[in-house]
Amino acid sequence: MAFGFIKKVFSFGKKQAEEQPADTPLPADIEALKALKPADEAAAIAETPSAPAEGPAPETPPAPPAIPEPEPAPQPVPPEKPKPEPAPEVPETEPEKPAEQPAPTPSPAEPEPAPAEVPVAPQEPSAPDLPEEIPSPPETPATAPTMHATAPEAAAAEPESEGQQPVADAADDVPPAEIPAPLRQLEPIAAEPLRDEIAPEPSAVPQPTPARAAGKVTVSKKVEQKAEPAAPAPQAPRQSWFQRLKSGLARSSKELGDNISGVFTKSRLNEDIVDDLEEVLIRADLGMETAIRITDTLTSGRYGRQTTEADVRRIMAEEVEKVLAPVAMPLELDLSHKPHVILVVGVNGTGKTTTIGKLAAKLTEGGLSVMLAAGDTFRAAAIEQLKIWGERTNSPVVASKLGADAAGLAWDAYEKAKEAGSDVLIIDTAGRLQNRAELMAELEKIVRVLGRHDADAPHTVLQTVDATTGQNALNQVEIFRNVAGVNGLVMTKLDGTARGGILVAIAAKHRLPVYFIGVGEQVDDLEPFSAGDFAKAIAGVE
Ligand SMILES: Nc1nc2c(ncn2[C@@H]2O[C@H](COP(=O)(O)OP(=O)(O)OP(=O)(O)O)[C@@H](O)[C@H]2O)c(=O)[nH]1
Repeated sequence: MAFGFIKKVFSFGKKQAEEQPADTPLPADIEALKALKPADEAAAIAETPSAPAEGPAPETPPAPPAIPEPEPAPQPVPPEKPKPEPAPEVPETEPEKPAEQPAPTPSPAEPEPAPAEVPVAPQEPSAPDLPEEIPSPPETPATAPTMHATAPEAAAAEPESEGQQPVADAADDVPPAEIPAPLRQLEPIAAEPLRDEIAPEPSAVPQPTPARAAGKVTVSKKVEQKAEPAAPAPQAPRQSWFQRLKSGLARSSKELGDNISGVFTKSRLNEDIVDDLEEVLIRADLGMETAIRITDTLTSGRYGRQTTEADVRRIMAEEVEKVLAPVAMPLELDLSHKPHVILVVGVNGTGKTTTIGKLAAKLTEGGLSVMLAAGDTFRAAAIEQLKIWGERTNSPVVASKLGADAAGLAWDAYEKAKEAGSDVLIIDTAGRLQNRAELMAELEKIVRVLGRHDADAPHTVLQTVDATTGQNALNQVEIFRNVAGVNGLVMTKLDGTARGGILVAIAAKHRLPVYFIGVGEQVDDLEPFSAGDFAKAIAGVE
């Protein structure tokens, strides 16, 4: 027992073996996430002129909304009133509400760059009872009270926006409900990008509209189910993480199996077969070294004998496990450093932010205080995404403006974490391709700056590697390791159509610890890496 300097080490090793059928992580307002995401995406795009030039974000850019051009408006309402009929349903309230104003999308908090609104295509260009009505061009008289949600306060503050006219005219001339406000929010593009960004929790996933039951429907704007909605289908129990890993690796494993069977048709083991097998293993991304290990083991004492596909799979599982076992380590945090700094790096979209959220959940559940830093100052969506993870995990988030200097943010975040007495500071970084020299230099700077606070910081540099990537992942690790001093890996997306062989090649070449694997988008889909499980899954043996 030493006095004075006590080095506390926390390990996050294997969890209990059993799996919960359903994930009920920390409560989260996923719906809020969904609502946020696309707007932020859009904002990011609209507002990034000064952001550091970088490779395209992995997300699909929001589809450019089709803006109804100020074309010859067939029915532009003139100031005179050749009015054939009174507008039947115009409520009289707030007749002077000015027309649309370019409402900034409400920014959630923080000194975020006000997300610029994105003009969006009117939802339903034609109104049911005014066939020739056309989405109002800028000169169209102002929107009427029943219109889409223009921010009323903002409107009051700015009564005379350009291109607007007093509503009095409009109320006379145009049934207001037919004028699509040009500043509709962009809900139509909400769902997809968000799903890519943040894992919805199971309960929050909006269910598809149930098929119409046989009961009554209401027909107004659209047909709506009257009552007795069909009971929601019971949710299928969630697969265990190992099942997800196995099905993620099923493609690799099947391809391997098929190819191995192809090699071992009838003949007994001979040199040609061994060469072919080696090629099959290399094509599965396992790497030359491991392929040779496997074939060497397979051939020892077996030449001239019948060998089955099952033999090959078994030997493969054994050899892969031998390669992976030394790198399957639990993450250890040295809490004599307060905060212990974890810097998370990697190529765009490899799962950095998601992994940070999952990791923060593990740490906070384990009683550690965690602070998060939104060092991906390039994408507004990434900042928001991290804030949401912060809420979910009760971890304060240090963030700055879009386009701010990431190293400066890291510096500030360290100070804040120190002040707050946080055990762990996890810093997100912008995704970058390893061949973008200027961005890699920025990463280097973040590391340098942290080192001025604490010579050993960042204490852990985690790189996320996307398991669906092939050989390029080897190169990614090589470069991030050199630039940022990566000292541990997390392989993400092993639940997808993963090409897990590359992890074996990375382990053989770099011998970096693999702390966790990502097997889903939800908060507890981060599993300690087990060499044996992985080897069995990829070799397709039980
Ligand atoms: N299926 C699956 N999806 C994952 C996993 N980890 C992350 N994702 C998804 O991958 C996408 C990208 O994840 P992010 O965490 O935003 O990746 P990032 O590296 O922070 O992205 P950038 O900020 O653009 O560099 C999101 O849709 C995540 O939900 C995983 O283990 N499994």
